[in-house]
Amino acid sequence: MSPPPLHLRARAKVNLYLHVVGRRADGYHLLDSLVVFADLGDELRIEPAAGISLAIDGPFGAGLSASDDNLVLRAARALAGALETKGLPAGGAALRLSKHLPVASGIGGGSADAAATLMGLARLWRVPEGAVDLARIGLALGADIPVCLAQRPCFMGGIGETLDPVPALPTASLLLVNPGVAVSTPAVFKARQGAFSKPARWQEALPDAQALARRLARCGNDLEAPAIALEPAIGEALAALRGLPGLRLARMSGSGATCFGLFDDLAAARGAAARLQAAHPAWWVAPAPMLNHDAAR
Ligand SMILES: C[C@@](CO)(OP(=O)(O)O)[C@H](O)COP(=O)(O)OP(=O)(O)OC[C@H]1O[C@@H](n2ccc(N)nc2=O)[C@H](O)[C@@H]1O
Ligand SMILES: Nc1ncnc2c1ncn2[C@@H]1O[C@H](COP(=O)(O)OP(=O)(O)O)[C@@H](O)[C@H]1O
Repeated sequence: MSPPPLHLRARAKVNLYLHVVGRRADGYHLLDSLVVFADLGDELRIEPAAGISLAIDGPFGAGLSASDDNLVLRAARALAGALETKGLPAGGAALRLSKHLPVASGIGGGSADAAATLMGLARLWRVPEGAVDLARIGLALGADIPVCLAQRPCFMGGIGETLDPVPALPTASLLLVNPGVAVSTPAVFKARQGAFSKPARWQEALPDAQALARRLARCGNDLEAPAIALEPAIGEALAALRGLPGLRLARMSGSGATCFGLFDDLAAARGAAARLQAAHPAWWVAPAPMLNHDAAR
């Protein structure tokens, strides 16, 4: 009898701050970022099958094709290839991605999908613990994939491969807002101007959302200004967030265009979401708890 399908959630990644601290010889940028996950995301269903296949549905599914460049298929094939070189068996899998996160939007939906694929297939194919390095396979596909494999708050360094623990974070909620525009990550990095920033990580535990917001106000997202210059709608989303009751902090995530508001709790984020959605019916507006712990557990 074949095993039951696996269901994995590929959660949205949020860069609470993002400093660009240098650039490597190959053009990739060195980052210092606090990454957390929102408790919402894409859904991935994996079933045993003879070959590897992908089907896509969900509210943002139409914006994505199930072709060879899809990160789900690239991750599946990269894992199969890594197993093959070690003489380990890789099976097939029928993958179904329900796309709930806007594509190319600074919340790492594609990276989270790839990470979920690697974790799910390692389980389905019974890959022995430690036989392959999933983070290394992931990093070759995208700088955000190692942190999406970790699924816990991390101070992220290097180009995304260095993950350090974060002192206790408070209970808080996020309101994610995308004004319906996509910006290209390489174009935003290219548009960044000026000196590199210093790392901004801290060592103290933060008791509540207000303390977190105060701490975050001392850093920023170095990609926000270049992204707004490329796509002014991001500035409109930030201005709209800043007018909402209960907001502690508003900022862009990653290379945009998704922005987030930080709130004390889910009720406050939901109340703000209702007002924002009424004022901007075409925007993607999604309230969710901020996971301040390891989501993989
Ligand atoms: C900016 C961040 C912050 O978390 O988030 P997103 O905006 O993608 O969500 C990530 O570093 C993005 O990670 P990811 O989207 O996986 O990037 P990749 O596919 O590896 O790289 C896309 C392109 O972005 C630029 N890039 C990416 C990462 C990095 N540290 N330096 C870079 O300069 C490079 O031009 C690269 O060719
Ligand atoms: N399964 C996938 N989901 C989202 N994007 C994908 C996927 N596969 C490939 N991509 C491509 O990867 C790029 C990055 O997408 P995504 O991770 O959603 O955004 P970001 O890196 O801005 O957070 C997009 O250009 C998109 O076309």
